[in-house]
Amino acid sequence: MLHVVCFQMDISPGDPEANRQAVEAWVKEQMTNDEKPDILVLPEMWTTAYRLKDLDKTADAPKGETIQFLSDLAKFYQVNIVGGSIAVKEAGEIYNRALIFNREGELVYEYDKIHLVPMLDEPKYLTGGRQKVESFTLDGHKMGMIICYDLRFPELARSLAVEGIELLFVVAEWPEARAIHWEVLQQARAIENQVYLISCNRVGEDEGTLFAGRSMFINPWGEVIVKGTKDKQETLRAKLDLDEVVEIRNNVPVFKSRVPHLYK
Ligand SMILES: O=C(O)CCC(=O)C(=O)O
Repeated sequence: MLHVVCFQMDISPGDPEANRQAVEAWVKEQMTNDEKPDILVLPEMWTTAYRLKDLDKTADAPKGETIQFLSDLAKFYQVNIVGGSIAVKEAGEIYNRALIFNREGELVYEYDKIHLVPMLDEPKYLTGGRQKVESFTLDGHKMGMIICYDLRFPELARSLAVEGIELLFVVAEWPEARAIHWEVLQQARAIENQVYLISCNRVGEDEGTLFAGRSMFINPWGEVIVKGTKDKQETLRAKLDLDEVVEIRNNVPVFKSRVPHLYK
């Protein structure tokens, strides 16, 4: 069983220090529980939120404070951290970068959001990722990670599923205005790829945008096993039986039935 916990967070806009303090307190609370989680998950752009005009000042350096902070927490509590994403400024460009740390505090994977969201003006302020997505391994299990708008591109999640991931993380600041897409697309990605899908969205409002919450844990059959509220900061948790992935892939063998050389 893999015990996964997500922080559906109300982010303090443009205030990385306040957000780091909130995350530190939350991590401490989780790790002093009797049942210690295996993986902690944070949302998208959790240090700054979408204060894009300020990112020149608030973005982290590539080996900056937030990266050290997450690595130290992972090592101190010996826990894997799917560190959501943060703004990172590198060679004059700003990226929306996801960060994954193992129990030793090592950065095992980083991913720059490929699809920048026009509805939130991301392409004006950020540079899209240029590296191919890859899977990563935590506690011996293959996993993948996408960021928010990436959810709309099924081929991205599929490429990770073809690599053999058992679990897909989706970190987000998905707005309430398109909440129906958020919910349905997550279930679709879980069903079509036969993976556990763990999403971590923010709640709250910033500069007129209301965010949707409804972070979800979805099993590889497509059932929502845990669902956050639409408007409250809260912690979501579940113990996942990864044998279910194998069982469902045996019962409905879509990966064996694929004929990719006939698709465009
Ligand atoms: O695709 C959407 O509707 C929302 C995407 C988004 O908010 C994001 O990528 O940050």
